[in-house]
Amino acid sequence: MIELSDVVYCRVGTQDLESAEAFATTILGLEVAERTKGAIHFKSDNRDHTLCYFEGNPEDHVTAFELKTSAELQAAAATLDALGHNVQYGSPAECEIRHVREFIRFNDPTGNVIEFIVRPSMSAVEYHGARDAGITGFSHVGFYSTDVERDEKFWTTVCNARVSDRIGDAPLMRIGAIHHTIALFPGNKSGIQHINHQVESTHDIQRSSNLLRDKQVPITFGPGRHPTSSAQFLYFRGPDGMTYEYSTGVCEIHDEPLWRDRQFAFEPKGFCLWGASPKIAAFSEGDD
Ligand SMILES: CC(C)c1ccc(C(=O)O)c(O)c1O
Ligand SMILES: [Fe+2]
Repeated sequence: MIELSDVVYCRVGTQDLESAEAFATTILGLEVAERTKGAIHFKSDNRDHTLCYFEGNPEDHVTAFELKTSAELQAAAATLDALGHNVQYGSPAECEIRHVREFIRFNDPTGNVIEFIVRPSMSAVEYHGARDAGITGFSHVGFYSTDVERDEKFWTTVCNARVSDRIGDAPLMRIGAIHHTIALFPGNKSGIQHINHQVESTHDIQRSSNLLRDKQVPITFGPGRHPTSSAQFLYFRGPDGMTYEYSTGVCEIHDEPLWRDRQFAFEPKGFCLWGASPKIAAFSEGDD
């Protein structure tokens, strides 16, 4: 079993790095951690970085998860290799760019590009967002899945993810106590469906809702409250159609192994306790 300890960063391609930087800083509220040729790294918490926009195809998305030791990384590589995943080791130059000691890259069964990394750098400097969005950190990622049952099996039997809840057949999976770190959404492609940052309070959700509306950033869902994690949320559209989510108050699950995953309806009431309807194709067919 491959033990993932946390999600670490997303890397997202863009053909317009300048606009991506403007969005990440002035709208989303991240801080520039580092600018290199053709890429910008952003901080959202005490880690070196949790998001990177790089010059490239906007459909190129990478998500990294941390493993505890180099020995676990070697064992994970062997397991994935035996299962037929094409595993590549990151070169020293690629490790340096990512600020990690070592990593492997492979595709999940849908084709999502995944990196397993060890020893990500922490930042010696506290995060100060370019605007006060109240961000406390990068928290979870939603992946498109061409077969959610198959991919749930991958994340829960090859890796240590556990299903906390399902909305329709879409699982919300935890790798620690936080209700979910990985969500899967039925779709006919691979890629990141949404990137979540936690914010401090309701106050931040409401303030951002007004700010985004004033700046004409499309709000695609919320403010609302998830019946699943009980978090209050706000979804909005970023560069190249990427969905970003702020949420606050996500519950934790501490009664392992007694917790039983719950079933919620794949319809607006399964997504929001307050009656908001998503304008996001992955959550409501053809509405985006
Ligand atoms: C709307 C998506 C499917 C979703 C649903 C529930 C939660 C949660 O319980 O926090 C999410 O974070 C989501 O992104
Ligand atoms: Fe989410």
